Amino acid sequence: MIKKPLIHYITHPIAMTDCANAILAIGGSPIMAEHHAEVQDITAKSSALVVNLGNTTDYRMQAMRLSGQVALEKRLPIVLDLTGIAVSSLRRTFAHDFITMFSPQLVKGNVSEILALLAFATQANGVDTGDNHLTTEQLMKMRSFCQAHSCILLVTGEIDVIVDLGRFICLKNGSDKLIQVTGTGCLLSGMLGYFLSQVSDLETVDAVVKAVGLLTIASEYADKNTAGLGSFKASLFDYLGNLKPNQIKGKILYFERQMPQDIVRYRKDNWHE
Ligand SMILES: Nc1ncnc2c1ncn2[C@@H]1O[C@H](COP(=O)(O)OP(=O)(O)OP(=O)(O)O)[C@@H](O)[C@H]1O
Ligand SMILES: Cc1ncsc1CCO
Repeated sequence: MIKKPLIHYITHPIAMTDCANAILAIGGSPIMAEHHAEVQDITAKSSALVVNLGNTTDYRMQAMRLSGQVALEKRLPIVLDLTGIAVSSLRRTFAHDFITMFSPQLVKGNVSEILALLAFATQANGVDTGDNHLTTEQLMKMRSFCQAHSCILLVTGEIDVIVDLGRFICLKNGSDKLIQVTGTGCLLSGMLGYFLSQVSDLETVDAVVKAVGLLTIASEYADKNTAGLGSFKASLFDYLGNLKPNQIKGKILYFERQMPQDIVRYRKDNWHE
């Protein structure tokens, strides 16, 4: 385990400060560098690379390619956050190329973003999901994608789904205030980079469960203790920094199956919206 791992996160300005603060709160050291003359050196010194397609620019996409190459060579964990790809063919093309070239361990998006990656039609509303339910066919296609690219998919939403080569895991914690504050998904990606930097490849799924569990359980505590969105956000950071593993253990609402139809049923039975 690396003390204060350096997490190189190439991302957009909308949520950059929150992402850095979330990484700090959980014990990492964030760096958001994107200058082409320095990103390779910085990635080489880092313990994980996270790239996020929100509000993208040509400059930032090229920084991601330069860093992706170094991360691949150094076998660092890479997280790709698909922010906005459901409404942008530019981002979709970039995401596919990035996955082919640099083999990220983890590809993350909301339901609309993951469906768009797999060429399904979506009801996306900009960076927000417009889709909630998943079909057996869609889940099967996610599994095939993981097999083809040796990656894990994280589909966020009221019920998060982790897809790997042989199983599906649903995580049901969270607060609906998480979608009323912008950038909580982006902040989760930074946390995922931190948790992946702490484990070997074989433990990637456990690290994803821990990261999602920490954010969503922190959001439940914050929701209980606050009335509005401003104080919710402040409280969320308090809990991210202060929650101890034993306050999370036993609270994660976890459901694992191999068959996609079991996941479709579970999501239908447990969906609140
Ligand atoms: N309706 C909901 N109820 C409870 N938790 C939710 C809900 N929707 C999302 N979450 C949680 O919020 C976090 C962010 O997921 P979301 O799907 O909003 O990401 P996103 O669309 O990428 O976010 P952003 O664009 O704000 O970065 C996840 O941890 C997820 O578990
Ligand atoms: C990138 C971006 N664009 C609008 S809001 C936002 C941050 C959450 O995705």
